[in-house]
This record gives sequence, C-alpha cells and structure tokens, in this order.
Amino acid sequence: MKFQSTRGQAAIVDGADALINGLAPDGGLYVPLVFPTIDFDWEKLQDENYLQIGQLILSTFFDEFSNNEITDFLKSAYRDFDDSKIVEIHQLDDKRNLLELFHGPTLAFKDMALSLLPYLLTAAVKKNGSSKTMVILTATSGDTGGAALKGFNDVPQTKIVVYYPSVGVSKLQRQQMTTADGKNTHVVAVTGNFDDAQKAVKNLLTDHRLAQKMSAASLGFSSANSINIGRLVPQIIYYVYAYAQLVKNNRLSAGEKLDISVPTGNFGDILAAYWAKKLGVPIGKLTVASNANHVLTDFFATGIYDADRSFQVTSSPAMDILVSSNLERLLFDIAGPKAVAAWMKDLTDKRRYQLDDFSLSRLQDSFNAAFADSKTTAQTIQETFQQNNYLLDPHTAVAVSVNKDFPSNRQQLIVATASPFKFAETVLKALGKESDNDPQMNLNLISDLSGQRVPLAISGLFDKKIIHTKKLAIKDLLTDLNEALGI
Ligand SMILES: N[C@@H](CCOP(=O)(O)O)C(=O)O
Repeated sequence: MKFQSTRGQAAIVDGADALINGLAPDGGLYVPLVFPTIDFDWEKLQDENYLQIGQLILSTFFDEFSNNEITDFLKSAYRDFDDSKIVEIHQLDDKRNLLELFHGPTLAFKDMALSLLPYLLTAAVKKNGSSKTMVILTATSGDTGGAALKGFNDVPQTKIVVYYPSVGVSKLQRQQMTTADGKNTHVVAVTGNFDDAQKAVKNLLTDHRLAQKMSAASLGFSSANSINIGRLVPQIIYYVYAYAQLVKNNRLSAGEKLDISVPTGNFGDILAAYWAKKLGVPIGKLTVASNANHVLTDFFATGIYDADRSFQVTSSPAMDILVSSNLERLLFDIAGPKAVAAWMKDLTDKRRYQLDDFSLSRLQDSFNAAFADSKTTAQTIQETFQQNNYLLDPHTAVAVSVNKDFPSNRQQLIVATASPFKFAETVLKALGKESDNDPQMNLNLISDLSGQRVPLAISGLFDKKIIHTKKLAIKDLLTDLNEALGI
C-alpha cells in the first residue's frame, strides 16, 4: 500500500518508508493513498482469535510483508501478555462493554501497538536494505514512554529515546520509565508539558541538517508515537476483534451498529476506531472523551481549535494534551491536504484554527465530544465500584462518565485504556481510602479491593534501580541527543 502526507507536500511512499520516517518530511502524517475497505464476514470472524484478526488487518495495510512474516510479528509481539485472549471484554451492564486493553507488559493500551511496532519497524529497515541504527524518538505524557521502552528494550539496531514531563506522571509510570535498563534506552524528564515534548520530537524529526549528520553516522530517526502509522494500524485490530466478540456473545447481531467511547489525548486511539469504521466495521457514533484539557470538546462543538489556553495537570495524565496530533488525519479525511496544511500553519503561528461550517458538520455527523474534570472522574470511579463492583482507572473513568452524556439505544463499547494498578494513588483517593507512602503497599490495597492479583508485569517494579535521572529544559534536548548519539 502507498501512503501520502496529510499536508500534501511530501513524496508518496510505501509502507516500509512510512514506518521508518514516522512523520512525513513536510511535517504531515502518513495516511493511505487509497483507503481500503474489507467485506467483513462476522460469522467467520467471531470464531477467530486476536492474532488471526491481526493478520487480516496488518496484511491489508502493509502488503510489503509476507503472510508468514506478519504471523511471526504477531506471535512474537503478544507472547508476554497476561491474558491469553490478549484483550478482554467486560460487560459492565446490559448496554455497556468495557474493552480492556491493559493486559500487556506496561498495563496500558499503548502495549497493543508498541509490542508490535519494533517488529514492523526492524523488518521495514531490513526490507530497505539499510544498515542504519534507528533512533526512536518518543514524547510521552505517561503511558507511551513505558510501553515504548519495553517494546524496544535491547532490540538490535535501535535506540529508544523518551521525553516525559517532569510533573504530572503517576508514581508507577515514572518508575517504569526511570528503571528501564535496556542498553539502548535514553530517558529524559523535561521541564515542560507533553505538548512541549511532542513539538521537540517533531522538530527533531524534520530537522534536515540533523538528518544529514545522523545519516553520516549511519543513524536514522523514527518515532514510537501515534504519529507513526505503525502505531495506528495495530490499534485498528482491537476494534474489529471487539465487534466480532460482541457478535459471538450475542451482544450484537452482525451488521448492527456499535457506539464507541474513547478516553482521548493525542487522538490516535479514537482515530483507529474511525479507520475501523471506514474499513467497514458497523460503528455508529464515536465519542471523544476528554479531561479538563478539553480543547477537543470545544473544537467539536464550535469548529475552533484553540490550544491557546492554560494547561491543566489532571488525575488522568496520559490525556493531559492540548495539541492532539492525530486529529490532523481526521481533518485530512474530511477536507483534504490543502485545508489541512493551512489549518496546521495557523496552529503553529496562532495556536488556533477554525473550520468552515461544512467541515464541522461532517465531523459532528460521526463524533460526540464531552469532558469530565478530575472531581467527576473520581465520582465515576467510586460509583462504578459501588454499583458494578468494577475498579476503573482514571482515564477509563473519564470515558465512562462522558459516555453517560450521550444516551443511545445501541450497544456501547467503552475503551478501558489502563489498569487501575497503574494509578493506584488516584484510585484509592477516589474511593476515600488513604494511600500509603510505599507505592507497593498501594498496589496491594488495589489488589484487595478489586480481588485481582497484582499483575506480574509490575511485580518487583518498585525494587528496581533508578537508572535515568536526567532532567532538562526543552532547549537543551538537541545538545543532549547529539551527545547521547555521539554525533
Ligand atoms: N497519551 C500519551 C501521549 C502520547 O500519545 P501517543 O499515542 O501519540 O503516543 C502518553 O501516554 O504518552
């Protein structure tokens, strides 16, 4: 399959180059040149496992890899998941279904794609006959960092670089990142927020002089963020799998529409749901659930994207984002590259842009959007525990709360993006319980409350040695990177 840039000013590339580049040279994001469709046979798919559905989706988007290669990638990527089904669907009540995407090695949905991306990327490099070492740049507001460090841990011919905000991430997220012990890891806390870190990554990825220097040293950049097409495509798999499973469990009849609510930060996860719908999955409304950084809620209501506002540190840190990169892929779909390039220029120059009425009405046809602040999020955690005996993490709680704002007769799929163990202190507080100074004790408390064992993936995490202690201003990242790479 061929891929083009959302801004229309970069060469059309094949899948291998799209994976390797991460971001298109014009600053845009790669999207399929011709978007595929699949005539899904739900009678058949309901009996297929996650890997079989993964095979169907990956081979549709990345036809440069053979079926055998894709089978190997999938088997290797998901072999360490805690749950043999890889993802679980939990029925909260007769209408609401939670899609649990947190059974991977770092307990967040990011594992779904970041366990697979290293295989896709290294195979793409090999396909291109390159001997370069790939430097994977990653900005994180908490979850992507840990998952990227785990996925790329000691993967030959890669270096994984993670920038995270020094304030806001949970104790467990910080521990996952600062204890990463792969020889190819470079982790830096930045004195800035996620948006600053993401902007720095995009600037590095499109710095032509730096690219030349890198090339001379046999190095190349890519990214582990959802700006990379290799992050997005694997995220489509779980929406197709979820639909098939809901048919199997008689929650849906084949062809019946399913509404989906997604806790949203960088817009990658909900964009993957939108792409699943474009592919042919019978999806009704998509609900964009935000926290107090509700730039997207305002955007879907008014058509004005206004990032010129104060940044809030909330109880759902992975969603503390004001510039949602993947929205650009959705805008491309409704308005094309010229409009996208102009809107993105406005965003850079004025921190805001405004859609025309037609584009806005197209967005509103497919999407709902609302937000829940930290107080409402805590209430939702408490209510859901009392009424449904289910412990939500704060990100999923945002989506559960927002989902209630849009009553519908359809079955609801609410994406559960992280495990409550990952945000033990926030969850305990929401339940009116005191947390301990020892984070391990808090994991035990969550285990007692939920009746679930502490996931093996994090056992002993708080005994691990802290390796990465660097804290830098954004302006110093380039010098630091040059030093780290020896260029
Ligand atoms: N929510 C993210 C922010 C980065 O998003 P990504 O999906 O583009 O990697 C995080 O937890 O880091």
